[in-house]
Order: sequence, then structure tokens, then C-alpha cells
Amino acid sequence: MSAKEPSALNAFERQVEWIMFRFRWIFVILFLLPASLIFDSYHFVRNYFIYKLQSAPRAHGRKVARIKRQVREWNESGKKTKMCTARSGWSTMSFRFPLYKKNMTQINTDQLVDILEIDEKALTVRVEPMVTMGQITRFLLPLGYTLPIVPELDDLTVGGMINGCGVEASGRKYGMFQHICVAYELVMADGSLVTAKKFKNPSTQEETDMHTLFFGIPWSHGTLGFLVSATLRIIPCRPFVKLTYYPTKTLEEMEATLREEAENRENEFVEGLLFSKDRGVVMRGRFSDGPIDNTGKINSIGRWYKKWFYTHVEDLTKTGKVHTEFIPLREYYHRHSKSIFWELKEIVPFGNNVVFRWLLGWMCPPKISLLKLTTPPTLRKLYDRKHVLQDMLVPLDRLNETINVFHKEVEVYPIWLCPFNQPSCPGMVRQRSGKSIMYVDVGVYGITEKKKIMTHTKGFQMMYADTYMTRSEFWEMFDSSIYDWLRTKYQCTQAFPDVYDKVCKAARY
Ligand SMILES: Cc1cc2nc3c(=O)[nH]c(=O)nc-3n(C[C@H](O)[C@H](O)[C@H](O)COP(=O)(O)OP(=O)(O)OC[C@H]3O[C@@H](n4cnc5c(N)ncnc54)[C@H](O)[C@@H]3O)c2cc1C
Ligand SMILES: NC(=O)C1=CN([C@@H]2O[C@H](COP(=O)(O)OP(=O)(O)OC[C@H]3O[C@@H](n4cnc5c(N)ncnc54)[C@H](OP(=O)(O)O)[C@@H]3O)[C@@H](O)[C@H]2O)C=CC1
Ligand SMILES: CC(C)=CCC[C@@H](C)[C@H]1CC[C@@]2(C)C3=C(CC[C@]12C)[C@@]1(C)CC[C@H](O)C(C)(C)[C@@H]1CC3
Repeated sequence: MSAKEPSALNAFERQVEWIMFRFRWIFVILFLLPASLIFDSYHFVRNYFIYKLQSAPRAHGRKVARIKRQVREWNESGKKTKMCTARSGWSTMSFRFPLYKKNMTQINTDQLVDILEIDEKALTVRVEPMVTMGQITRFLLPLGYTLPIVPELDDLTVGGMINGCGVEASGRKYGMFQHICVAYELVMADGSLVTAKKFKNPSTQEETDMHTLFFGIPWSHGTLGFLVSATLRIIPCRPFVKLTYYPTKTLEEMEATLREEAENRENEFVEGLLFSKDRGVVMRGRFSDGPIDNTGKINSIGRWYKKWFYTHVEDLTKTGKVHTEFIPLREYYHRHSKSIFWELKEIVPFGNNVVFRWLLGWMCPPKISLLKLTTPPTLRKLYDRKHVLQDMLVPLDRLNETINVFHKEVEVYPIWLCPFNQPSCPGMVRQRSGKSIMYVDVGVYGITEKKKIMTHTKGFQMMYADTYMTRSEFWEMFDSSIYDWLRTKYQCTQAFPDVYDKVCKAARY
């Protein structure tokens, strides 16, 4: 790790920065909360009608034909620049704006926003890539199904979760988002439409190729082709999660409890939160029909007047006692949305105050995309210097070591701990042990006075976060064997940038 150079700001600039940071809530409350509500209501009504009219499956063919035509036109016009999606930088769920988009041919995938079909026999759902997590849970839960993995923030998209990556507390059982995918429909660089999927015993060259492509897509950030639909596994669910909180008093106890619960086959969800290096809580959840056996009460944490989830958890750790309660399933899935993990406290410092919650909590949270769109450059610079955003995926036995590094270098709490199962299969994220290994996502998000640039860390880094790696460090972390082969086979080198050129610091503002 190396220290970041302090930028030379004069006293006036610092004051402007400080005022913008401290009083951003005025703008957020007056403009962004109502705008977010209008935006979400519009999409809710639109999706409702599309669902009722059942028009999405018919429209899908037309949308795909349009994308194929755009790619063919790019081929015919001499392949002057490389291609990327036309999704605007401000609407993506990462801190940075992708600079690379300006100089590329943008292929419009923005209309791919619908759920296409549910197959209750095969237990799958077919969706377009711009479908969001909030949209999926709203659709599936009333039917008694859920995705095995629902990454927290409502606006995360299926395309982002597959081409980037997605983790959630059920990862202990199901792995990462890519591991619940059954098939990808892709428009390739030559304008052809292919379906990449897993074959038990690929028998033809075509099947072998599609099998390999299936493993190559996750983490490739749209540098192999355009995803136009994905078939995802679904599982039956129940209306509540029975959640038990185990407070821990040392890092060793946290690691041991997290491992024990993550390896317990009866658990559906396991997640940890560290509030200081030693003090934390492990939460284990199981599907449930509610408090029929008097083992706890219902806590509707998603209601507008309820405290932010992580503060509720912290209060429970202070009692030092094991606690059990029942949380409605959808509210559990989106438990970190209302407070944007713990980021909203920097933006609306009194957002968790009981009066604010009762009066305006129903409009929260502001949409991340609108927050991003309206972040002035001055504030971006401040976040650049003082804000840490890191998700490190490390084997669970490295947890202690990783926390010690984060504690020494940035000391930001809470820290999010999300165990997930990493199978030994090919792809960019690769462990070659031949068996599945329990990993943990160590998520560090927040303002710090001690910001350092994380360069040498063992494990895998999620690429939406702050990355300062060189090209060689990047390819030391990720496995390029399938990726390079697919890039050559499908003429991607001329059509798309290399994944490093999309995620490195220079490519993002
Ligand atoms: C010069 C060159 C030529 C190539 N030619 C071809 C080719 O003709 N056809 C082709 O398909 N690929 C080809 N590839 C890609 C090749 O499949 C990958 O590079 C290779 O998979 C990585 O090598 P590996 O020894 O680590 O094998 P692995 O990646 O471990 O495994 C080989 C294949 O087995 C399957 N597999 C392995 N583990 C699992 C698992 N847990 N679950 C399900 N499936 C699994 C995957 O499909 C994988 O592609 C080529 C690569 C190179 C560099
Ligand atoms: N719980 C979790 O796991 C969380 C995960 N995240 C991270 O947030 C990131 C951003 O999410 P989100 O805003 O939804 O996604 P983005 O729009 O940021 O997409 C991420 C990448 O995937 C590519 N991509 C997206 N859709 C397609 C498509 N249809 N075809 C080809 N490529 C595509 C994009 O390519 P292009 O550059 O061409 O647009 C981009 O490089 C994710 O990658 C994830 O890692 C963030 C918060 C929580
Ligand atoms: C793997 C997991 C669980 C990741 C969670 C990531 C979140 C904490 C990230 C994703 C998007 C994110 C980077 C964002 C921000 C905070 C951290 C977020 C929410 C904020 C809201 C911080 C304030 C900034 O001014 C700005 C609005 C630009 C960003 C937007 C994106």
C-alpha cells in the first residue's frame, strides 16, 4: 500500500468544499427526494402496465433486432471506434463516471428493461439486462418465488451483476450472482445472436464454444458481447426471514462464528457487521412463515419510520444478547437500501432522527443515480480524497489479516462481511483448488481521515470500486486464460476494449 498524495487546496477551496458537503442535505431534501419519488412512481406504473399487457416478450425480439442492426452498422462503417453500451455514466451504481464512453460507439441497450417470462417447471426466470433488483423482488415474491441471490441496492441491474459481479448474504449457499445464471443471450461483435450456457457433456464444437463463453462472461464488463437477456434460477420462498443476531466481542470470535454459521447448511442467509475492530454481530437468516412458535416478534424494518437497519443492529450488539426476530422477506432483501448502507448519514446527517423519519422517511432514500448526477466536481474531489470504497473478496481464513490491514490503513466502520461460496470453475475469478472454498466479501465504505490507496491486497477486488492497480497487477489477480481465448475467437479485440481499460482509474472520472 502507498499513501495518496495530499492535493494542494487553498483555505478558500477547502471552505467551499466543506460548505457543500455539510449543506448538501438542503438540496437533497428539496429536490432529490421528490424527484426520486416521481422517477420511481413512473417506473412502477410503467412496469405494471407492461406486465398486465404481457407485451414484453413480443417487444424483446424487436429490441434485439435493433441492437443487432446497430452492431452490423458499426461493422459496415469500418469499425472506427470500439463499442460499449449507451447507458449513461450517472445511472450506474459505482462512484465513478466511465470516461471511455465518450470516444466509443454507443450501442443502445437502454430499452432492455423488462422481465420476459417465468418458467415454474424449470424454476427459471428470463429477464432483460436492465431489469433491477427492486423490480425483480416486486415481481417474484408475490408469486412465492425469489432469486437465490438478490444483491441489496434496489437499482442494481442484472446486466451489471453479470458483467460485473454481485454478492449477497445468501452467497454462503449459492455463490455469486453469476452462479445462479443458467443462460445468457448475447449479441456478439459480428452482430450475431448466440446463447451461452452450461452443457453437462458438450458434444459438438458449437456446444463447447457456448459452454466456454458461458464461463467467460462474468466480470468481463461487456468486453465480449452485449447481453440482451439472461435466464436465472428461481427458488420457492416464504414470506419472512427468521433472523438471529449473535454479538461478537473479538475478531477471532467474529471469524469463528461467521465460519460456523456460513457452513451450517440450514442457514439461508449469513452476514456480519463489524462496528469496531473487535465488536461486531453475525446475523443468520432462515426462510419462515412468521412467528408461529412464539420465538420472536415481527419487525417490519422497511417501514418508513423504522430506524436504519445497521443502527438497529448496532443497538442490539450493545445488549450483548442473542436476539431473534422475523423480518418480511422483501424488507430483508432491501435492508441496506434505505440508508444506502451507511452512506446516507454523510449526506443527510439527521436522516435517522425519529422526527425526520416520520415526516420524510417515506421518500427515502434519494436515488443513487440522481445523487451521482448532481454531485458537483468540488464534492467529487472531496470524496476522492476522503472516501473509501473497497470490496475485497478473500478466503474466509484471511478475514482476520484483511481486517487488520483495513483497520491500520483506513479505519472505517461499519465493515460489511458477506460470506460466499466460490466454486472451482473456470472464468476470470478463479481458484484452482478443485473444491469449493468459502470466501468473504469485506466491504469498506465511508469517509476517513487516513485514506490510503489499496494496491497490494490478496484476493479479488470488485471492479466497480476504487481500483488503482496497474495492468500487470490486474492480470495477476484475475485469470485471463478463457478471456483471452474468447476475445480472439469472437473478434472482440477490435470491437471492445480490454476489461482493464474499462475499469482502471484512467478510464473513469
Ligand atoms: C490456444 C487456445 C486454444 C483454445 N481452444 C479452445 C477450443 O477449441 N474450444 C474451447 O472450448 N476452448 C478453447 N480454449 C479455451 C480454453 O477452454 C480455456 O483457455 C481453458 O478452459 C483454460 O484452461 P484450463 O486448463 O484452466 O481448463 P479449465 O478452464 O479448468 O477447464 C476446461 C473446460 O472445462 C470446463 N469446466 C472446468 N471446470 C468446470 C466446472 N467446475 N463446471 C463446469 N465446467 C467446467 C470449462 O468449459 C472449461 O472451458 C482455448 C484456449 C487457448 C489458449
Ligand atoms: N451487492 C452487490 O454485489 C453490489 C455490487 N455493486 C457493483 O455495482 C456495479 C454496477 O452495477 P450496475 O449499475 O447495475 O451496472 P453498470 O451499468 O455499471 O455495468 C457494469 C458493467 O457491465 C457492463 N454491462 C452492463 N449491462 C451490459 C449489457 N447488457 N451488455 C454488455 N455489458 C453490459 C457495463 O458495460 P459498459 O461499460 O459498456 O456500459 C459495465 O462495464 C456492478 O458491477 C457490481 O459489481 C454495487 C453495489 C452492490
Ligand atoms: C458489494 C456491495 C454491497 C457494495 C455496496 C456499494 C455501495 C456502498 C456503493 C455503490 C454506489 C456508491 C459507490 C455510491 C455512493 C456511496 C457508496 C455506494 C452507494 C455515493 C452515494 C456517495 C456520495 C457521492 O456523492 C455519490 C452520490 C457520487 C455516490 C454515488 C455512488
